[in-house]
Amino acid sequence: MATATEKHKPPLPLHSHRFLRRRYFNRAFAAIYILSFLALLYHHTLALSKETKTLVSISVSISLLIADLFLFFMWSTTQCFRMNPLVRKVFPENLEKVVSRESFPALDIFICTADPYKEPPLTVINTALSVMAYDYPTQKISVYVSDDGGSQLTLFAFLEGAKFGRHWLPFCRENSIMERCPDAYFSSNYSANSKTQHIKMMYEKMKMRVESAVAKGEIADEYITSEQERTAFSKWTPGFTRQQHPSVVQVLLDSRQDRDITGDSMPNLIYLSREKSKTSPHHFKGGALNALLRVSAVLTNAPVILTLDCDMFSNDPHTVQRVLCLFMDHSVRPNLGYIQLPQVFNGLNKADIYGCEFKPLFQMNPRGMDGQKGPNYYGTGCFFVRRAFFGGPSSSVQPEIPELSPDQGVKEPITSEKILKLANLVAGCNYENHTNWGSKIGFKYGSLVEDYYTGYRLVCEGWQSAFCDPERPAFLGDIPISLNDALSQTKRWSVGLLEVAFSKYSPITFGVQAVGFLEAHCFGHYAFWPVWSVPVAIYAFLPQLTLLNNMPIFPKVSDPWFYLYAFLFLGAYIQECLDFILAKSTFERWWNEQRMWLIRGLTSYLFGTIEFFSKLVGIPTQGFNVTSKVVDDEQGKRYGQGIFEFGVPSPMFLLLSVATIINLIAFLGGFLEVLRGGNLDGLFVQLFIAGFAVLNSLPLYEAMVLRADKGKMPTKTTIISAFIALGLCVMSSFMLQT
Ligand SMILES: O=c1ccn([C@@H]2O[C@H](COP(=O)(O)OP(=O)(O)O[C@H]3O[C@H](CO)[C@@H](O)[C@H](O)[C@H]3O)[C@@H](O)[C@H]2O)c(=O)[nH]1
Ligand SMILES: [Mn+2]
Repeated sequence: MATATEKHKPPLPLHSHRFLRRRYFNRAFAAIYILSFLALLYHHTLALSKETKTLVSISVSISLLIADLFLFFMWSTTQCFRMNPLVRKVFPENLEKVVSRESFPALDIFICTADPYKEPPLTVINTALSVMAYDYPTQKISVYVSDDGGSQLTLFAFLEGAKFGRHWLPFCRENSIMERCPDAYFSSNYSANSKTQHIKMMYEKMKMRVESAVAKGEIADEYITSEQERTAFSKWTPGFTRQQHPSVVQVLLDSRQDRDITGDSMPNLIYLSREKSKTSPHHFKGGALNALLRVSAVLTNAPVILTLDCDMFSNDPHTVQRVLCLFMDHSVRPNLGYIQLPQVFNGLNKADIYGCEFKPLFQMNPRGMDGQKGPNYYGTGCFFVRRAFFGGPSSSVQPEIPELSPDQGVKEPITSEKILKLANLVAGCNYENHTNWGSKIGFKYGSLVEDYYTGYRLVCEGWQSAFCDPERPAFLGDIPISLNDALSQTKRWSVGLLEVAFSKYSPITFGVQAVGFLEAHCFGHYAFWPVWSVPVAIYAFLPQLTLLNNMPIFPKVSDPWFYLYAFLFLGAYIQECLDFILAKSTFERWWNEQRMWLIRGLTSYLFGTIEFFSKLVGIPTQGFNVTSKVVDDEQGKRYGQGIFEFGVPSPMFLLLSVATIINLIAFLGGFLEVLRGGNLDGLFVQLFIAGFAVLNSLPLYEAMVLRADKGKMPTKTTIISAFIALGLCVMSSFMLQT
């Protein structure tokens, strides 16, 4: 019984937060840096107004000015993340003392997959099982998988997974397993007893069946055991292709009827492959998510939604409770629309050679945005309030049919014919015509990075977000393990980001008014991410070609202006590095991250920018190129050893090789010149830049000349780039030596 004093005790806390003290240092440093940059601008104007004006010297000065303006713009946007970094702590142990388990909200979980050959169905089912096994009332969980690959193989994997789940869920519960993704559990140090051996054997059997079906490309008749399963596959008639097929909505588990082997109810599990037609745009993942929003509204209409990529499995069964601590505590945010958890990756090599951890992007910057209006949405590992997809907090937009409205309860069981008919209808490829879907309702269309764009627009509409970063990663995902894959991914992002940067919702115009200066410039940092390519490209060629021709373009070491350059370079670099190490990373990973930044500058950012402009003038482009999650053994081994993987010819590699060769020639040429008593004082900065690039390029030289494995630089690329590099050197000597 509660005594009078207990009654007046403050309620148990669910959440606390604090700002990082480092923000005061960051602000002071930013002020000094801005003043230094203004001094640099003054120096640039001096250079431009010098008396001996030749066309060459003017072009050089202007190029350097442009490069530095871009660098400064991007630097200043990164400062917006540093002004108010916020860290939150949640207390899930208090949750059930404040809210009873019975009143936890229902949860709809969306998992997207798009290609059974790039995204193995076994991976997808592992992800699904990991969240079906959440330590959460099972009747409240509904897992929806959207299959844009329209593949029987994926459906088959889910039928198998549903059967295995009846054993797996009680097994996890009874043994309080933390790794509820079967594949992760069986690759961990689990205690091998007869019970675990038994369940492992079942898993292996399922794995074999799924993998052999994928290898054959079809489902053997013996694997189809019931009439219900046969009807599930009956939609795959001969004309059924990935690009052209009717919608498939298949309820694989119904929590009202299906029980696990101990008699507890299973969560709902629904397979969806929305209708596709070659003549209707499908808007890639954004379109898939909107179809999921509608189908789930019809079937379960849970107030909370979790979106996941097919490779992002749950690594902690209590994640929903953590997130509820934020949703339930109204002091967190007045209009909390979504809670993002960081993307953390499995299988990174120690040095993270491709910078795929994206520590600043996924772990550091969101804290900075959480100190403003909240982080952006990263496409996976994000919990939404369903209502957020239907207009701003104070200006709701009603969907075209009442059944889809977030405040509508579902009255019929998910297997009822009427409901399934409606579900098929709303999954139709022409359903969205003349509706608000993609513009005012649901995930927003218009950018290849539907995640970034949707999050940004939600914040503009007045929703706020929060970042939840638990000690134990809530989800773990796969990373690309070849350089080409890593660069193609960031190239796609670049195209999508520029689509936002140059839209009428651009963060630096529309955004500043809607969300305020700092938050808008955080979003702006991403929108303009690809423009890093401008300064990187200029600094990759100009100092080097002028160095080769003995033409100083920076202040002499003996000139006081030299110290300004040194400060601006070291200041930015050292701050990044310190931030990285303070975020529990290593110097080595930071080094590789900065190398990848340079590499992306000449490849994905640049080619993404070109693709964006091609698209703008109507040249057809690639669209959403799904990242492969398949690991080739040999490739995987090389990745594990930290060896760069080139292997395939690519125009991106060609330009990269040209730049590295020119830097080597310039560095060696400049070095010899200095040995011969040349102008070290005047050429030092250029020599330093070329030397820095050479140091960064060591793995490239190795891949061009020393390696013989399949992942080396294609010989053709090496030869062609050497010729181009030489050509550029010769050309520059005609142009510069006047
Ligand atoms: O037409 C499509 C294309 C992709 N996907 C799914 O989208 C997800 C992400 O695709 P992936 O190839 O892994 O892209 P990444 O670049 O690794 O993904 C990041 O960037 C995407 C935006 O470009 C976001 O959607 C992702 O959530 C984010 O993790 C995967 O589950 C795909 O199955 C679809 O459902 N339909
Ligand atoms: Mn991915």
